[in-house]
Amino acid sequence: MEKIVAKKKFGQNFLKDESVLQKIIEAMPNNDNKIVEIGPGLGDLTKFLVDVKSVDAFEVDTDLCKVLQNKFEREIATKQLRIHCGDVLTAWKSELIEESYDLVANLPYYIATNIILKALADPKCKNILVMVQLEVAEKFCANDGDKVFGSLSIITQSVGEAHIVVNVPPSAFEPQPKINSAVFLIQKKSDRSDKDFEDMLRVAFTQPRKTLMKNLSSTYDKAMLQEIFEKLSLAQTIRPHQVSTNDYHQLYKLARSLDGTRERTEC
Ligand SMILES: C[S@@+](CC[C@H](N)C(=O)[O-])C[C@H]1O[C@@H](n2cnc3c(N)ncnc32)[C@H](O)[C@@H]1O
Repeated sequence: MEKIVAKKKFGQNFLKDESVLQKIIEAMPNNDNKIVEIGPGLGDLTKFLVDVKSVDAFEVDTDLCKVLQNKFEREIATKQLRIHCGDVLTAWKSELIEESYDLVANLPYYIATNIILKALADPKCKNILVMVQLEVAEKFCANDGDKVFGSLSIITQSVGEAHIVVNVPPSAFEPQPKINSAVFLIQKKSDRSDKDFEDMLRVAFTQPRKTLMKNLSSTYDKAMLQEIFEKLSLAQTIRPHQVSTNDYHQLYKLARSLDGTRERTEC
């Protein structure tokens, strides 16, 4: 078979460290869900996954699709593995597959955040166990007060719980990336769905080092914000990363209801 050269444009860094592969398998939630793997690559993780579950794998690189079709001929024949060749983002409407699934993958880093946000919004996706760049994992898993707590952490905490499973050095991959990586797990309890809430978060974190009041007042009425901050006992000087997910939800609810009240009195 001809030698496969890793393609940078597809973010190809193949995970070769068996101890990390084993840790991913051990961290998989115990349930009857199917597995979706995005970017199976040379199939190093896939071979462990098909041993325990039925897998739908999405791979963009047609050369790798051929390698996988040869390597997993038996599993494809028994329907333990289905390979979807093409860009997963194009294939992904609101649901990626029809059955309930857990996403387990060593993700292509250049689209990792986008993929995770789509999985959080996909009602068929129940759990997310993925390898990404360490900084990205830390953002999804952060708690209020942490420096990197931001909209990704709040969106995640709004639908479930997240934690880092294992940190992974560049030496675990071939070719080695320049950055550190981490595997993390999100156990979903509901789906991400409120676009308006996420728009408010975007405004709240426009300038993370400024106060939350300053950021929000670029879009929302200042007098209304002052009333809400007082109701929630939030200091005017508080920074966006110091406010809890619960307080962001309260703030959003109050802003909607006060906005509505104002509109009604103005009519
Ligand atoms: C970091 S590698 C992981 C490979 C393999 N799972 C492993 O652990 O060794 C990312 C994989 O995602 C694939 N990929 C990149 N962009 C993709 C896309 N838009 N849709 C599906 N797969 C993609 C790459 O071709 C590559 O196989």
